[in-house]
Amino acid sequence: MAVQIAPSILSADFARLAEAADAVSAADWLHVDVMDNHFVPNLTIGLPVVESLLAATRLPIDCHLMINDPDRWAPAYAEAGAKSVTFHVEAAHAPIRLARELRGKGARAGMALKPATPVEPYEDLLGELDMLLVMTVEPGFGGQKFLDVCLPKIRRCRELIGRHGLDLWLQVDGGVSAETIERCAEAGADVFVAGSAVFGADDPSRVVEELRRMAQSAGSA
Ligand SMILES: O=C(CO)[C@@H](O)[C@H](O)COP(=O)(O)O
Repeated sequence: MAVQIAPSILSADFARLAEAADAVSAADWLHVDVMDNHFVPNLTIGLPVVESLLAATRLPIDCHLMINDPDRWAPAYAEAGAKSVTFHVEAAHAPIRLARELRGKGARAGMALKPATPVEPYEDLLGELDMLLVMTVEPGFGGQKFLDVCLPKIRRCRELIGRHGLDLWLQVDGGVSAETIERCAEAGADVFVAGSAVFGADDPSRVVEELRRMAQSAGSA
């Protein structure tokens, strides 16, 4: 399993985002949480900041859109150069059309599931996607406690991906840390978003490497 680590800048200093990106240059992705204060009860950043970040870092940007009406707003993130754009299925009007549009604009298409959203109704859509994101906290805020109740869903997603022979990354996001990453990897996740565990540390790069090592050994066990 190829493990990838995506530090979430939600836990970084928003006045120093370029420095935050530099501090995690050992990561595979820079995860950017876009929140609209409607789909989730928090407001973060939007396209202009993502455009500035794209110019300020060599890391590929993984945009997690926690917004209403992603059908309307998500394609612009792909056009701007985000290499991965993830929308929430609970908010999308036409997820297949949206995934195709994102791919058509050169981005990887991701689809996110809130903790209480099952994957089974979307089994037939999986072939349209490049990444499935299983939220392991309620979306909206960093620093929340990991929800163990989501582990069986990670396993089910991995089973479905295998059953259909798909080349689909399985991302987990929320409360991922040295205490929880091994359980996520054992359940089948291969892309790990971590915010407070990385940016709350004195040496974010060291934490990135440590999380990668832990996930690699747990995922291959
Ligand atoms: O999408 C979200 C929150 O909604 C996440 O990306 C958080 O930013 C992860 O932060 P930690 O739980 O790792 O502190």
